[in-house]
Amino acid sequence: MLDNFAREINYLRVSVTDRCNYRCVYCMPAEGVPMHSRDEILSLEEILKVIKSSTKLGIRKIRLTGGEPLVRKGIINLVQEIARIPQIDDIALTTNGALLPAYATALKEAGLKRVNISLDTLKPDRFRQITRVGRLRDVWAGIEAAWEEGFEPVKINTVVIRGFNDDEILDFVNLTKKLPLHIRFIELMPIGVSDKFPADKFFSVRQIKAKISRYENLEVAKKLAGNGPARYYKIPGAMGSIGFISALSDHFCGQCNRLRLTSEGKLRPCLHSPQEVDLKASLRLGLSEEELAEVMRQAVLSKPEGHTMNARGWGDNNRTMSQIGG
Ligand SMILES: Nc1nc2c(ncn2[C@@H]2O[C@H](COP(=O)(O)OP(=O)(O)OP(=O)(O)O)[C@@H](O)[C@H]2O)c(=O)[nH]1
Ligand SMILES: C[S@@+](CC[C@H](N)C(=O)[O-])C[C@H]1O[C@@H](n2cnc3c(N)ncnc32)[C@H](O)[C@@H]1O
Ligand code: SF4
Ligand code: SF4
Repeated sequence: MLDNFAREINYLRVSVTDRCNYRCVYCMPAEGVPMHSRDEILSLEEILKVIKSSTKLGIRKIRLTGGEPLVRKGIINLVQEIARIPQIDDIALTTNGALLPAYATALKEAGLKRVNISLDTLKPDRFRQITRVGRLRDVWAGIEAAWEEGFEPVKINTVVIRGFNDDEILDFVNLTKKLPLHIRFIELMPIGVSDKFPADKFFSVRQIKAKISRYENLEVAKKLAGNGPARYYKIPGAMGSIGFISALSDHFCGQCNRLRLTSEGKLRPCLHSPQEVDLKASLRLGLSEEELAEVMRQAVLSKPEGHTMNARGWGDNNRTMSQIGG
């Protein structure tokens, strides 16, 4: 359906859990975030009912995220059930990759189409620093598992933070020459813990491009499967491509196509706006799919025109990215 700004809303991002096996420094505090109890988060059946209802509004693409979606029990079953919904034509996962070696085959068999894997550094020590607990080799094994299962394209999400990994931009770019990897450089957003970061940690897409173009020519690449916010380029002759997600410096709110469902059942029309609609309450009152769709329709009509992160930071939000489903 169209929202009030004539944007076609067809993409639902579902946070299946607020839990995570990592503690990335820009996403979560060291001690993690207080976890919701089992009853507070939506059951898999409830998530499925919301997704089925959303197809009545025109949702065609589902992305499972979190927290870390692969730590949610029953995730394979959920993928299988979503893949059976005829109106859904794209089902994808955003993951830190560590559990992909264990789950890639089952995910493929269940009907998952694509995976986006987060990786901010190619250095093992740094990887431990940024994730606080992770091992780089586990994520590489996850990337290899995704290739082996034939997931295509395999996209990498790399948040660039000044003084932390901006010296690795060219190393990431070089990876795309010989590997079918699609590296997306993401601007750090002032969300949750990163709202408290000093302003000079921000590294803009313009600065990333300037760094790359000192050494490489970039040509516009054809659009990859998926309809997220990245704009893609490539080095002539390279196997992979390079995408840029300029969430702050050149935001893409004018083309926004998405809604979010948090793990505890709040429908969030915009990543940045604290406004949420309590679908869990509606679900537990026993609303039908049609009635739920009507509640969701009203939420779409209340979707803001765009974010105001530059001016307001994270404002009065009290959530971390892991809770919203980044
Ligand atoms: N500002 C803003 N940033 C977003 C939004 N959705 C995703 N992002 C950013 O884009 C990054 C990549 O998102 P992914 O989960 O990989 O999904 P995607 O890029 O939509 O996926 P594709 O379907 O593969 O294009 C996230 O980590 C966020 O940093 C959004 O609605 N608003
Ligand atoms: C919140 S994670 C959830 C899925 C999974 N755990 C993962 O790391 O891919 C989704 C994405 O959000 C990104 N992210 C988290 N905090 C962010 C921030 N403050 N600014 C920009 N991207 C952020 C992460 O790098 C990751 O690519
Ligand atoms: S970015 Fe993903 S892996 Fe890292 S702490 Fe957040 S949810 Fe976990
Ligand atoms: S910040 Fe809000 S309006 Fe902008 S792209 Fe993200 S969800 Fe859409």
